[in-house]
Amino acid sequence: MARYELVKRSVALITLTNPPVNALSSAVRHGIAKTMERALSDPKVTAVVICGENGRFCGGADIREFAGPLRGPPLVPLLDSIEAGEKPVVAAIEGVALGGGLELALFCHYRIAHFKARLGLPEVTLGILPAAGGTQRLPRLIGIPAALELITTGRHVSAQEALKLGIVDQVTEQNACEVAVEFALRAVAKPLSSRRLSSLTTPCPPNLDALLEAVTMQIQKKARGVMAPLACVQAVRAAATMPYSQGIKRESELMATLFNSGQARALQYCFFAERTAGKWTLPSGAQWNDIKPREIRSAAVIGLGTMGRGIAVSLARVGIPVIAVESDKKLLETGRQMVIGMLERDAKRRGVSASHNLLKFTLGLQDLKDVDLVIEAVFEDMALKKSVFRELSKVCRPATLFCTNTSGLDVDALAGVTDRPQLVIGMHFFSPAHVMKLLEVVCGPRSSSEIVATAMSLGKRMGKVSVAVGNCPGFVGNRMLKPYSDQATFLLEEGATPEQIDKALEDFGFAMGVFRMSDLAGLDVGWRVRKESGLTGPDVDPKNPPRRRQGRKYCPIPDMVCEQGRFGQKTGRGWYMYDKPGGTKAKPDPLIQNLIEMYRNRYGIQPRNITDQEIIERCLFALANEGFRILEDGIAARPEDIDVIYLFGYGFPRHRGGPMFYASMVGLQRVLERLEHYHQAHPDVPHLEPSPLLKKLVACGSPPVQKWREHIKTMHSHL
Ligand SMILES: C/C=C(\C)C(=O)SCCNC(=O)CCNC(=O)[C@H](O)C(C)(C)COP(=O)(O)OP(=O)(O)OC[C@H]1O[C@@H](n2cnc3c(N)ncnc32)[C@H](O)[C@@H]1OP(=O)(O)O
Repeated sequence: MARYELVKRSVALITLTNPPVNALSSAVRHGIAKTMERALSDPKVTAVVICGENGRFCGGADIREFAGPLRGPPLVPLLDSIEAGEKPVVAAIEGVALGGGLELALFCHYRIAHFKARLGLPEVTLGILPAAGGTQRLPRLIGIPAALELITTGRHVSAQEALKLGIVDQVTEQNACEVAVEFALRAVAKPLSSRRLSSLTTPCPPNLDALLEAVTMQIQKKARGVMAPLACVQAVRAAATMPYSQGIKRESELMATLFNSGQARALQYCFFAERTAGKWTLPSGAQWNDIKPREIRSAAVIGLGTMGRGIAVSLARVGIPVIAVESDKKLLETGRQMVIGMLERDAKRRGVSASHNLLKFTLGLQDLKDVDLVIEAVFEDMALKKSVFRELSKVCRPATLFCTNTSGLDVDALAGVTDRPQLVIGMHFFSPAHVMKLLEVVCGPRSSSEIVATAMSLGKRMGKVSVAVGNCPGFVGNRMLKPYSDQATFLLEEGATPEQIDKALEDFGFAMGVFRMSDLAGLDVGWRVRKESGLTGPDVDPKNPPRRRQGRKYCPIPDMVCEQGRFGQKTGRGWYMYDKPGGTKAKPDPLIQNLIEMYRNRYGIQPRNITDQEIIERCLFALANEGFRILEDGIAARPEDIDVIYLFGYGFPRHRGGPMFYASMVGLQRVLERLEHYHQAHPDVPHLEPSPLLKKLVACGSPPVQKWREHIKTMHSHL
């Protein structure tokens, strides 16, 4: 796990060998201890270089080991011996030096980085802090303000920025190990005392308290309820106010409070869930690592509305030539200007030049005859989409792949009107499509494994977190949203206000509560869907009892809001009022309060006091309950996939892990009991009836979320 070689007759070269990222597992820590001891005790050795195999220095502590008891040598005493030695030790950083990897380098006396390397202390993103001395050593090296920013955000820096900040001593375009060996030889005669960070005093700004206070407030505003960044601030304060040995103690006390917290478990779960989601499997046995995706050399986007524009930008900025199609000249020109503007702003932000030459704009579908892949992004209307696909079947070559950007329509019904149903798939982008990271890849029953592989790989190329899901109304994300938002509106009827419900959800950690989110998305979209499904509008049978539709409870308040022309932020009025159409600052609106009160009076509903606990339980347990149904229906393959969809597409707080992980943290038994309780009180709300899978998991002793799959594998899969 650490290889030892003698090079240039007097330099010990220690190579960490733990692919893929040379994480500091117990075996690697053993390896470092053994090889360092050998290097320090061998009189032939005058200097040491530490590097990582396969061009990657080190990705930090082995996160998988966090779940079990500590085995092998603890990191800090091991690293202390590197710094204390009398022989210069140089870190040769290629690829990444992250977390414990950078901390290892900070115990070395010198650091050489390859120009493509990235460095950082991302522990905060895992709900912990850099507890291998990072919070005490980085401030001593680069000062409090810069260290505070890196430690509290977990941001990675380039080698060039690391040089400017003073984290590394040299950046090279050559082989970093070879450069480090030469550097080490030159360092042999030089004194080491000033290179031992533990012996330095932290350079302290005069306004320390004000700075720490400002950063704390910023964190509290941006990451409400998240513990780790606040603990990082306290640890950095210790670096400024305590001697090194006491600071290290403080660092480790703070780490102890974080390490076993639910937040750390949730954030570490998210790290692995994100990676698990990319590893799709189909019922046929086809899976991510054995199906070759097609190479996409050209693409087309049909429809230059909000979604189409974002998709065109996402494709062009990763170098894919795009033909963009609109149905009339005016729309085409508006779309063209918007796409080019977006591309330019995006390129400016990333410091690269905009790729205009990759874009062509046309009115005619016949221009698409040779493209490798088409993404249809016209209005969410089945008849319109079908007519586009019929046309495409006539003009495109037989091998062209067809994708539909839909948020919930039947992908298989669209495939059915084409001449190539096996080459049709759904790509559900989230708005704005060039910003939002989530992509639901919707596999129809006839979608071939090749098109699944291609859509997943294209998503990755566009920088998306792609999740393969099955085909059902709303797929995963929007299907689960319904029970969640239904509960919110039922709570309105029963006595809550939109702002009370939103506040409870925002205190839980959502970026936006359900009503503020609906105002942002536009209330008319859901209204149209409800009209089309016969839930509201002129097609509703007048004999239908009020507040009941299709045999279950129905709350018409959202329809009443829309009937007043209140469609959310875009009209300046929705569940809240805004200062102008397009405004974003939501204020409670007395008209909405009146509307709800009149409604309650009309139906004789006595409002009651509703607690935040009830809001959270009803909204989130109903959400997770639908997640269990989705798993048993085979629409998502794993709970991790559902959680990733909610983290990246719906603003679910990452430190809660996602709806399924949250349910497991609350305890499946408790979730079951609460759902039973609420279902008893509302027997006409089927979404509150505990799903059979939830009951089964509880009966099996509530296994951890990673094991749920073993209990669902016999069921039918739509993937
Ligand atoms: C106290 C705490 C201390 C001292 C710490 O060090 S905590 C750990 C801090 N380090 C990190 O947070 C880095 C985490 N890793 C990454 O950010 C990325 O993996 C990477 C930038 C190092 C590489 O990215 P990429 O090339 O895209 O590869 P993947 O992310 O897909 O990773 C490849 C597989 O390696 C597994 N992995 C990565 N880092 C670790 C780690 N630190 N411990 C254990 N396993 C790690 C990752 O899960 C992938 O494995 P599979 O999921 O594919 O099996």
